[in-house]
Amino acid sequence: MAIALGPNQYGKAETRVVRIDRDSPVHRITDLNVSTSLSGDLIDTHLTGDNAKVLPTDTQKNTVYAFAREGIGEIEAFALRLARHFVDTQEPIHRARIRVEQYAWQRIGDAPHSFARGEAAVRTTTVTYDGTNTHVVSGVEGLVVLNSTDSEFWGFPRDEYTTLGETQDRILATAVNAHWRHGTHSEDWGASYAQARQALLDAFVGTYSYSLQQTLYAMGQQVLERQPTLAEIRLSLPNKHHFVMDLEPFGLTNPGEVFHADDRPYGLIQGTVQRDGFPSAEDAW
Ligand SMILES: O=c1[nH]c(=O)c2[nH]c(=O)[nH]c2[nH]1
Repeated sequence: MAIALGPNQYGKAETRVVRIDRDSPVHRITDLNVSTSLSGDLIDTHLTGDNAKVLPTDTQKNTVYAFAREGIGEIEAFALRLARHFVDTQEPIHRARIRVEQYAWQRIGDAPHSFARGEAAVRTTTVTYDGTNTHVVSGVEGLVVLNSTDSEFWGFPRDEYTTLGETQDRILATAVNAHWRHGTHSEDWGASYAQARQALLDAFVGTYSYSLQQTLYAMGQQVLERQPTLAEIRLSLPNKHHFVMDLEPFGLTNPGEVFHADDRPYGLIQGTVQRDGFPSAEDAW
């Protein structure tokens, strides 16, 4: 039976780069975690250890810092520059995938150069370029939201292992992980991100929910409806269960006021919402 090298890629994971824009006394901060991943004609290094075609991961890391020196801007634009650089300057490299996470900082009041870490949610992008095709995926991870009512869950099948009670009023909480694929490669990336994030939140607020699955679809639909240039969105929603505590042993009632927030196990609800007419692009992810 023949044995052969299968799909492979390599790069520098999690290069942490912080840039301060200090062209005015009011500084701006960009805080990123950048991962590069290259693939192409790399059989020699795997089979014989000949590294003639292997741009070192150390060089890839240095490139991230050197490009940051020229300015970062929106993470999608930064990732596009990096992806094009690696493929267009290294003949053996046929595809680059650049993933960027951006951590939020907020100015403290009007202070010109003082910042506090912002919301825990992380803005992300994954850009893939193969010399011809470009894919841009933007996203948000860890956007924690909670509705304290307007959520029910009932009507599900029961078998000999089912103990879950039906409920007409529960807490619905999740950490939104959502990634959406752009149909174009030049957008106002910042405005697009803000609009998508707001659409996710508006749909979460505005949906009277009979299941987290229903809320997932509503969120995806809202994002695509507001931005016609988006092709699809993939959502992964952990169901952050909140169980009503039984206070009867203490002679107390509990009309949906005191909950136990359970961290595991958790339901994990995942799904894609897509727009007809855009070709699918598994490479983008
Ligand atoms: O919104 C929900 N969807 C489920 O599929 C599910 N399963 C479960 O036990 N609780 C819930 N809640």
